Amino acid sequence: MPAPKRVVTAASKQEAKQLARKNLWIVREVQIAAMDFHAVYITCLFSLIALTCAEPVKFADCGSAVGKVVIVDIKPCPTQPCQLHKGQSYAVNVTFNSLVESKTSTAIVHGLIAGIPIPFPIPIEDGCKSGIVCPIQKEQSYNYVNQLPVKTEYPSIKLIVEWELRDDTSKDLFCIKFPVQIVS
Ligand SMILES: CC(C)CCC[C@@H](C)[C@H]1CC[C@H]2[C@@H]3CC=C4C[C@@H](O)CC[C@]4(C)[C@H]3CC[C@]12C
Repeated sequence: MPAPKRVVTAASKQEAKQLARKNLWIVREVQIAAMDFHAVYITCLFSLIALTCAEPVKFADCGSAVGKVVIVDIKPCPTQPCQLHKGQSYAVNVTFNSLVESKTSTAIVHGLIAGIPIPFPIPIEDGCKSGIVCPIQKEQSYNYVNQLPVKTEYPSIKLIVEWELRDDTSKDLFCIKFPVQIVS
C-alpha cells in the first residue's frame, strides 16, 4: 500500500514555523533557568569554601628532627598573623611526613612571650587521639588535628605559639612556630 502523501500547504508551513519559534523560546527559558541555578550554585560553593576552608599559615620549623612538615592550616585565619578572638575556637591541622616508626606521639605547646617559653597544657596531649593512626610508620604522611578554645581570661597580647609532636624517644616529629594575636 502506498504511504499517504502529506499535503504541504501554506497554512501548515506557517504552523510549523510558529511551533519552531515556540520550541526555541522554551529552550531559551530552560537555558536561562539553568544559568540562574549555576550562578546560585557557584556563589554558594564559593561562600562555603571561604567560610570553612582552612588557610595555609606561614610558620617556622623549630627543628622537626624525625619528620618533615608539609603544611600548617589554622581554621579560621583569614589574615596573618592569626587573630584569635576570645570566646571562639580554633583548629590547627599539621600535615607532616614521618621519617621514623613510633608507637606513641605526644603534643607539647608553649607560648613564647618576649622570647620566654611558657608551657601551655592542652586537653588532648595524645597525638594518636588527634587524627594520627598509631603506630606511626616510616615515610608516611599524617594529619595532626587539634581544636582549642580561646578563653576570655587570656590577655590580649601578641605571642608566638610553638607546637611540637614528640615520638617514643622524645624527638620532634614536627616542631612549628607561628605568631598569633589574642583579641577581645
Ligand atoms: C591557632 C590555634 C589552634 C592555637 C590556639 C592555641 C592558643 C589558644 C594558646 C597557645 C599558647 C597559649 C598561651 C600560652 C601562654 C600564655 C601565658 C599565660 O600567662 C596566659 C595565657 C597564654 C597567653 C596562653 C593563651 C592561649 C594560647 C595563645
